[in-house]
Amino acid sequence: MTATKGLEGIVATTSSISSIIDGVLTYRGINIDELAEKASFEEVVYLLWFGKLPNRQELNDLQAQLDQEAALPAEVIDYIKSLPNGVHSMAALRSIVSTLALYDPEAGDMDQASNVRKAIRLQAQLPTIVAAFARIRQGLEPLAPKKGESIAANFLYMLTGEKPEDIAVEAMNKALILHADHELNASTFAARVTVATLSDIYSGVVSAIGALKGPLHGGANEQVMAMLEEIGSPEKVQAYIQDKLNNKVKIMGFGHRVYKNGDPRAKHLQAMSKQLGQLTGDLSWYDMSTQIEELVTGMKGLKPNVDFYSASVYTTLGIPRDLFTPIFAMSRVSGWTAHILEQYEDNRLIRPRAEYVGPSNAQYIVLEDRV
Ligand SMILES: CC(=O)SCCNC(=O)CCNC(=O)[C@H](O)C(C)(C)COP(=O)(O)OP(=O)(O)OC[C@H]1O[C@@H](n2cnc3c(N)ncnc32)[C@H](O)[C@@H]1OP(=O)(O)O
Ligand SMILES: O=C([O-])CC(=O)C(=O)O
Repeated sequence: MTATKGLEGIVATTSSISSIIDGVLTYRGINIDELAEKASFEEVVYLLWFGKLPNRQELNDLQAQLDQEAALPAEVIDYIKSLPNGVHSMAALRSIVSTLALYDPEAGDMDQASNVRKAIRLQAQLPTIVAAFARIRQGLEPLAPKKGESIAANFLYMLTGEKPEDIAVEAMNKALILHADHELNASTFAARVTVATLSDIYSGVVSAIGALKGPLHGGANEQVMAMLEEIGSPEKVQAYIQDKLNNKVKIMGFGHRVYKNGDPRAKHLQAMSKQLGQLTGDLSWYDMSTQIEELVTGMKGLKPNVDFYSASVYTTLGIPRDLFTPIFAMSRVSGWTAHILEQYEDNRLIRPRAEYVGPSNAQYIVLEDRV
């Protein structure tokens, strides 16, 4: 038995949800470029869960179900209000989703129909949770979700209390589509490992949130913004990046386990970052980002991943940086739940082996004789 560090290149399951082949990302076989330009996030959610694009009636039905489920139980709002000040946003999200399960009478049911209902509930409620968390920590009352609004528009409304501009809704919709699923990424794998023990869907999503939180995965988007803020202005980019790379410090938002010639989602986020910067008259984050890209690609051959330009997009939309990873979760929950449903359909416990490299034939020494 020989271990492969980080399971690189190991094929751990079959899946018909998303594919990355020769650098092209598809959801259920449809190129992400096309979905990003033409679809609503709700259509993509339906596609991931049910394997086909919805017709008008199916989309209306999904919208009605999401509307029905988007509000949070009063006990969960009280729980959010009880969180300590300054708590990490992803730690909060992990705990809130875990708490949510306690108020879902179907939480432990394992039949397919109830799991689909819970997937809808989770998808509908995560944006409400993120917005409620953001408002409550500012001393504001959370806002109830509006019926008939898209997830993108409703989230921005619940966050700010104002009707968002069309361009902001368009950017959020596209960002949600681009983050929705990504084959067997770390958080999706964590979700599948958890539910493969026949644990429940909430446990799978809580595991996934824990995995997404880390800076090598979803947590990188917040770190990208922290870096941009630390650099501060375009003329400081070169010295900062050279120093980091010379000292072997990773530049967040670059590199990818699967894409070696670039992440196909980055160009969409880059274009949005530029467009939003032009509209607001502040291209500084965009300009710094393009400079960083030029340097990191030039010096290391590394390309930006999905997390890199999403940071300047969200900042230009006025979103605080510690909400970037929770927003990622709001989108990726569609993929997590699609994978959980797929795992249940043809389940087998996921239990790999470890190559043992510890001592052998070690002796037990009684406590009194130990040094
Ligand atoms: C949604 C997502 O999860 S996308 C990924 C988000 N994460 C990030 O942006 C964090 C920064 N990037 C990284 O840490 C990595 O590129 C990962 C985690 C994404 C992929 O990791 P792996 O496939 O394990 O590659 P690994 O970390 O082994 O890197 C290979 C080499 O490239 C270097 N490298 C990889 N990414 C970077 C980076 N962002 N900056 C500088 N060097 C890097 C490593 O230091 C390593 O160099 P070495 O061989 O000289 O030691
Ligand atoms: O696939 C991965 O390793 C990371 C990820 O989630 C993504 O890029 O969206």
